[in-house]
Amino acid sequence: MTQTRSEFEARLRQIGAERYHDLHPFHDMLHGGACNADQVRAWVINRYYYQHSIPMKDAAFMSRVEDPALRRQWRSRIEDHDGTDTNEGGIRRWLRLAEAVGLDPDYVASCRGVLPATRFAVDAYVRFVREKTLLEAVAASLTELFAPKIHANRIEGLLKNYDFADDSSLSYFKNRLKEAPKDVAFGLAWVLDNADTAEKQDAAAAALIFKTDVLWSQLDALSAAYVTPARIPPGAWQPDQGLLLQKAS
Ligand SMILES: O=C(O)c1cc(C(=O)O)c2c(n1)C(=O)C(=O)c1cc(C(=O)O)[nH]c1-2
Repeated sequence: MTQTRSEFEARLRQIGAERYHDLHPFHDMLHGGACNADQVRAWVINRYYYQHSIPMKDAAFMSRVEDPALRRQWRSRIEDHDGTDTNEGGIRRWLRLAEAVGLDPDYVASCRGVLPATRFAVDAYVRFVREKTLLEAVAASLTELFAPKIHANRIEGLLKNYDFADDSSLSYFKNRLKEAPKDVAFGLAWVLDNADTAEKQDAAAAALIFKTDVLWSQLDALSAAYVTPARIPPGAWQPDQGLLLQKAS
């Protein structure tokens, strides 16, 4: 049976409450100050792959949209990450974080050393958005409903627990707190408007679950590789690689 708008919204929010990656133990370690420098670096390197793929995901989405009003609404997402003449953009801000934790930003931007499972998960998200319905693609982006809380916790936890954390290195997260609300408000309203049958509601809920899996599996991969007993897969970042110090010498 088709759920009412508010029932369906509650169903989507429940998915976040049960499955969002703020519940992953790696985030407790990271925000609580229990990560060593190499674990923070591994997180920065792997998460960069997500950041660099998000604008490609959004471009893939826009390439399929026929309604100019929807494209106009969506394109600021690409600008938020890639930047504009007046805004350096999220990708540059992320690379500032990389430098602050002692990584060579060129190494991070090369995406060498990204874990295979990170690539598989993130590429699956881009492919999902390219191939599924527009409704499923927008629904998948709704994990961002739950992101402001984790960004605020992260800013607080990193500032408290790590020397590298300051206004400059954490500017990525501060900016997302400003940028994300407009995206999620629009995305949520669009999904609630367009999921007007039980089948579409089920598909949108499944898309959101898929996306929580994309996020969760990245942290599983990170934990398996870099938290004791660490098993770094062949070809992935080794803690003596890609450091700023090496670049200087
Ligand atoms: O730090 C996080 O936990 C987190 C999660 C998510 C998310 O829920 O997908 C995004 C972001 N950050 C983020 O910064 C971001 O720009 C973003 C875009 C999207 C998306 O699916 O379009 N998710 C996220």
